[in-house]
Amino acid sequence: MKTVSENTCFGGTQGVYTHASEVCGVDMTFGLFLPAEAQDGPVPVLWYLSGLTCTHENAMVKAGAQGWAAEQGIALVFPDTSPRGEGVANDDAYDLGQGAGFYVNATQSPWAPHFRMWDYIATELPALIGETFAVDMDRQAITGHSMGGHGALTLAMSLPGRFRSVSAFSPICNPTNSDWGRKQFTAYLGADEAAWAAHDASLLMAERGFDGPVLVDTGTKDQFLDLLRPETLAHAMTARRQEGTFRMQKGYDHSYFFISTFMEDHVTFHAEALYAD
Ligand SMILES: N[C@@H](CCC(=O)N[C@@H](CS)C(=O)NCC(=O)O)C(=O)O
Repeated sequence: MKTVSENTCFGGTQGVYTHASEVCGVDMTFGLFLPAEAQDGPVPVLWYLSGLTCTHENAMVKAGAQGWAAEQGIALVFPDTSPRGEGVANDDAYDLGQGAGFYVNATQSPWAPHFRMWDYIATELPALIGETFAVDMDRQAITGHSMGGHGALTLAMSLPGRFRSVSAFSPICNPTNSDWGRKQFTAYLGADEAAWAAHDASLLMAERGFDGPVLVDTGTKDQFLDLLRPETLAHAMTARRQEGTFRMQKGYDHSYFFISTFMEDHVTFHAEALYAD
């Protein structure tokens, strides 16, 4: 692992690191915020999965999460959204290929060799972070935005016991019925829609739900509402009587101005779960 940068931030350290990813077959970059408390021992950790076109950097510099995480003594991980670089497949569209990994393991050509973001986030990166930094891997929570909200929700519901709480900002809620989903799942997973269901938050919510609290915020003026389909997740949560809060926030759009406005709520929500018992 190589340190790209480390900056003091809210009394802790905002780092950026690269490492050779075996899973993705390329070097991957991630951001990690460690609060001051990490100098004395392992701290709980909140994962933040980003959306389309993002690198590890967008949320790290625009979400305003570090101050709230420092108040709560919580670490933040900002992974990249896909493998990158020469020799890695790509597409001219912003919503496929590099910057658009959709948190799945691709099985189809030309994506399969490198696009393994599910295994990267579920297995490889947590192992690396757990063995390298003062982070308590028994106290993990996860959040994300848009494509990253989809990733956070699907990972949380598919890995019972891993995360104590899950939240999302303007998540893609029903990708199997959206152009933010159908196109990418066809490319990465193939035409057989049976393979897609494991990556649809609304279907997973209907089938199994989440064993812990859920918080979802979406703006009423989000320019991508028809692609996000928030109503499908709200319906699935209600139908199974899932513990959680689903909010449509008046006037907000899809941007980081929206995310940073509600970041305090989300970090506080996760802190409650991470420090319970
Ligand atoms: N580029 C796309 C939109 C992509 C987009 O809104 N990406 C969101 C996540 S889905 C984002 O976080 N963009 C980066 C940023 O705002 O920093 C378009 O213009 O339609």
